[in-house]
Amino acid sequence: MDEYKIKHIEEGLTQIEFPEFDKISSDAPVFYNPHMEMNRDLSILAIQVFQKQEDREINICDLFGGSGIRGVRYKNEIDGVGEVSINDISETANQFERHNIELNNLDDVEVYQHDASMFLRMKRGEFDVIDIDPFGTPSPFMDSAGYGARRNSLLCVTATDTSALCGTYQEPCIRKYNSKPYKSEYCHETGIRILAGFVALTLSKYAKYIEVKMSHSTEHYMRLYLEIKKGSKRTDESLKNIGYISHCKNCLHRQVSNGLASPIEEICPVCGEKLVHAGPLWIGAIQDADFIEKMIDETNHKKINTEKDALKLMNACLLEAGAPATFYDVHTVCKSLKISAPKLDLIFDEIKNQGFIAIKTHFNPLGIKTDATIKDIEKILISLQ
Ligand SMILES: C[S@@+](CC[C@H](N)C(=O)[O-])C[C@H]1O[C@@H](n2cnc3c(N)ncnc32)[C@H](O)[C@@H]1O
Ligand SMILES: [Zn+2]
Repeated sequence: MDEYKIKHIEEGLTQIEFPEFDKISSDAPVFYNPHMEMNRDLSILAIQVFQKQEDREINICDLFGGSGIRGVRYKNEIDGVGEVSINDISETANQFERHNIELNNLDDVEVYQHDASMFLRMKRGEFDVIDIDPFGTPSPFMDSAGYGARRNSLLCVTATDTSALCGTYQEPCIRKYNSKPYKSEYCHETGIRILAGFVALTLSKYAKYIEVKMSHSTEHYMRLYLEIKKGSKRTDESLKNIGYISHCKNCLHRQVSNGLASPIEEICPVCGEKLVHAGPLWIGAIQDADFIEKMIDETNHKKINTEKDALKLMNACLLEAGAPATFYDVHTVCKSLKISAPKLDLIFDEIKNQGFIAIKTHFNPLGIKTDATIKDIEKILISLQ
């Protein structure tokens, strides 16, 4: 460790040290990304809510430790945590993980050096919380997570390969998530749904199913908080949440269909053009109001440096709970109508005046989640000119 110039940072109540680097990259001797602080802060809130809900001591696995910042913060800042296991394939990362455990005077935090999948298989059923925060895609580790996750546990999953999930190119998404993406104005939501669908389908072979507690797409990453339950009947039932989103490039109509192999309409019912399909993906709930409300409440008991942004995001996700899948982007619809965009507040008011739901979305500041059809939205936008 002496060969490195050391950088010292503080997140929440925790001190962390790692080798200084010029550029955030997987080439750094030990990886640390300051832009992920809110991700770590939200994880602390989510795991604390889960711990209180379970009302027992929980064991946590930080599967891709890096500097150990997650595992160390989880032990240091979450109540009711028993043992924390920090794993990383890199020996240098392990050295700094041990150093950071000591720096924060923590007991019951163990460091391991294994491939992530091997580790989950060796430690099957031992963790109440598994945090998967890899470089890029979590896809290669998901099968072992399905094998290793215990009943009534929390699975936290980060994906930074957003261009694959959003469908910038189709092949990487098909290859990694066995799902066809579609690049639309709501592709970040489709991406979250592809990721959740992939986890659900992967876990189903172990008769495990997911409940999505919170999900978000922020900057360069997507993050899911999933409760894992077990039971073959319930898993079969839960797979009814797998389906497709079909989109019309011509008129912007979109529709959701459920079932893996059910027939999907090929022709747009609004304009008669051919529909494009994204999926299989998760068409069930992607936010849980009760869980998110508790996360928001938990901010009163934690020291969270990113509190302002975290609260803004959690409140936006809270509003989205129960909202329809996908959203209209005001600028995209106005562009297709060749009109200028009315004020956003006026549009929301008018949609609600007409008896429809109108909900903002964290995915896009100009997005409207609504049960109104594209034709209803167009009429409203034209009436506001
Ligand atoms: C994105 S970093 C983790 C960042 C950390 N969780 C944080 O919040 O700062 C990914 C880490 O995974 C480790 N890693 C890469 N491949 C691995 C594998 N197959 N098994 C276990 N660890 C791996 C890398 O050494 C790196 O430290
Ligand atoms: Zn159409």
